Amino acid sequence: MDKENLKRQAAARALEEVRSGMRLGLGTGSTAKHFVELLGEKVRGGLDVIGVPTSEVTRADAERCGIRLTTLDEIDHLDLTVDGADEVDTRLDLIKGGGGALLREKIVAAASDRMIVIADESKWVERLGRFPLPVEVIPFGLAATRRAIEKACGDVGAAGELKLRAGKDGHAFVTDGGHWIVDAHLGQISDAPRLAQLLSAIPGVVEHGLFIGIAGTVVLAGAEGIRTVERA
Ligand SMILES: O=C(CO)[C@H](O)[C@H](O)COP(=O)(O)O
Repeated sequence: MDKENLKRQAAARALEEVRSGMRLGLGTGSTAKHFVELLGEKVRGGLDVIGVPTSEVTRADAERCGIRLTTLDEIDHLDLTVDGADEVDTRLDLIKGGGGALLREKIVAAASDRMIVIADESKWVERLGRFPLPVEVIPFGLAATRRAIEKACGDVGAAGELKLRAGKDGHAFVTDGGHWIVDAHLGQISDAPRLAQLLSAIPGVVEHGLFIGIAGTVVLAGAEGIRTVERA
């Protein structure tokens, strides 16, 4: 079965957790897009939900699918967020931000009672870090921020190349929040919670793609079927 099919299966399983009246966080990326499309079908069939999108891309997808949208200024919390991930480890910690939406994704997930991650099995890893860790930064003082990121990574024994993410036009990729992204190619991160703390303490860092202790459930679709892993 191809990967898109697996992603859609994971999305369909997460949809089973959605009830009428729920306020939902809507993730970003190709897997989350399957969820938005399937949710749209249910909404057109009468399901009453309202969503907060985690990116402008997802906002456009959700609007096209007829899903009612709101903001975190209008409601105080969300019942459930469903989103993809770039890597998930055995503690259900994540690397996110491959699509550049990590800041809004983390704000929305943190405002939710529950986060379900949907992914194909290739995202499941023993240890985070093979996928380059996205770090969203303020353009001002970039060189100083890079040095601080380098030091933080080194302090947890996870040194590697830092690359400013480029957009399709060859210039720096700009996030929905108007920031840039530095991708840290670390190979492996032995202490992700500690690295998350160190990165959060750097003034030029807006947010990073380590989601520690946030996901409650992971739905993984693979050739053998679907498995659901709950946080211990
Ligand atoms: O964090 C993300 C976007 O910022 C995505 O959830 C992550 O990149 C996974 O995307 P995909 O489902 O396309 O593999």
